[in-house]
Amino acid sequence: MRPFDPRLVRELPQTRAPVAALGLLGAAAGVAAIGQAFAIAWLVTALVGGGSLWAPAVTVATILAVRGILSATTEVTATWAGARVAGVLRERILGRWSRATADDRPAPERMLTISTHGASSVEPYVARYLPALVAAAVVPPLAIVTLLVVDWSSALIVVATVPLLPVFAALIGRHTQEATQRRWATQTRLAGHFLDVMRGLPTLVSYGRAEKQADQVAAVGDRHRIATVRTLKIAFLSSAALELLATISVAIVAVWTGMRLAWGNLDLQVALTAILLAPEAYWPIRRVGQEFHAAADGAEAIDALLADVPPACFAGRESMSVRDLSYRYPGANVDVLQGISYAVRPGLTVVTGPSGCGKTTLLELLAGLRTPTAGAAEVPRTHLVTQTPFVLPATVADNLALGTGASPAQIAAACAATGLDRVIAGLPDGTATLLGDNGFGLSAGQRARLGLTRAMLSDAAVVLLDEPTAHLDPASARQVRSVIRDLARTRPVVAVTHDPELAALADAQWPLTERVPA
Ligand SMILES: Nc1ncnc2c1ncn2[C@@H]1O[C@H](COP(=O)(O)OP(=O)(O)OP(=O)(O)O)[C@@H](O)[C@H]1O
Repeated sequence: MRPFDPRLVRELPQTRAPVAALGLLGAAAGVAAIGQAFAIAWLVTALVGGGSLWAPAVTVATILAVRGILSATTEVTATWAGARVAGVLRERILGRWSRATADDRPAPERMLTISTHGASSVEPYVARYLPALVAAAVVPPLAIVTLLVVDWSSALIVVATVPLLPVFAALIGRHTQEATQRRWATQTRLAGHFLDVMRGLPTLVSYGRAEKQADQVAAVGDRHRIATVRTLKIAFLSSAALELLATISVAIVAVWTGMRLAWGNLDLQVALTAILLAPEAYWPIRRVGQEFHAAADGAEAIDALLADVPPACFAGRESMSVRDLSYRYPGANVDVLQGISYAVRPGLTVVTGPSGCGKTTLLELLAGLRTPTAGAAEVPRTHLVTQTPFVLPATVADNLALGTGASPAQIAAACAATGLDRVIAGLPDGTATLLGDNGFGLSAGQRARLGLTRAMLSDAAVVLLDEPTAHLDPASARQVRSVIRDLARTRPVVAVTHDPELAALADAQWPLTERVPA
């Protein structure tokens, strides 16, 4: 882990102001800490020497107040900066993933870990570690230079011992990095396992295997707990080691100045200033060591969040055609589609072929969700209606407006065309009815109609439909076929189907044949 990842400010301009504000506040706090050492030494000397206490007391009080204000401002700024940077990173990664093709996106469990736990762990990195890092860069050199002017021999002790702290911190840091990476791997495994269990829960319950999964989740959770405790152990040990080293170093300065004071070789005010200044050279580095462990997770997350995810390449053409198009799923040893060439004409085109020949895969390639392994696809902006259209856990109205920005009048017209208006009339609160996760509250056929209505409302140049009449009763299927015909008069529609009646209505056929592995 690098102390500071410059990509953070280079690639995300929104993070520059928060990071600069923290830097300025850190530097100001450092100057105030040095001033405080001088003021306290002055006050104590005045107290011992019987001089006027008024001026030094006011100075100490003023500096303490300034430090208090600076520390409160830093706290507020750091919390704001942490939330801002984490939010910007989360927004950026979600945006990039949604624009990337399915092949270029990380595995779902990794996306889950990065966008939730990962983005949150950037907050302590920015809010606590970065201010500590700025203080460590500003305060120790300032303290040493001041000490050099005040008492050069004490400065020499500090110069000789201060480098031991970063050396120790770096040695311990190497272990921390390994432990953090191990913890991330177990966290991702835990998220992936949990996701799989949640997805398969209905099947597991129906086969009476749900209870068994609880033990498995507990076992994966245990591995994560052990990895976390191991990281914490290293954190506590390293803090203690750095603390000990800094304390011994300050003690050497104190003993040395104390001896010279006793021999009468040193003025009280100089000795006090030296003793008060010495810790200022160590504590910022010690604090970096303490915050490093919380920040290690954040640095790992920043790495993942800034990793290059290539955006999907949409050609932005008016017409749609493919040439010598081939596609092979990652890890598969045969192409699911090979050497396909076709030019889509206006009207309705149906893609037909036996189950498993790659029809859905072809639609995903046309929609730009996958990248061809070979050949070229020229595609305009498309709207894909999958076999299970995505439904937000929100109202029917929200679901219809999703990504289209259509007006209520346009929505009402589209609903009337697809017959969704009758479905809505039967819902308890009409278009204000709340739908559950995954379209809970709608039947498969009703959900298909919702997807089709959304396609009508979209302004995409081509509409892609995957099995639009599956799950529908004969009357509904008849109505949906007529809607698709109407839609195909406004723009090209490519529909994958096993429905002979829909195929009979098509203007063009795009037959696919099954590839038999050699
Ligand atoms: N994510 C995936 N990873 C690996 N192989 C996949 C993946 N999705 C589909 N396949 C395989 O690719 C082949 C084509 O699948 P596809 O879903 O495109 O077929 P299809 O023609 O649409 O089938 P159906 O008519 O039954 O819907 C199948 O053999 C399938 O097992």
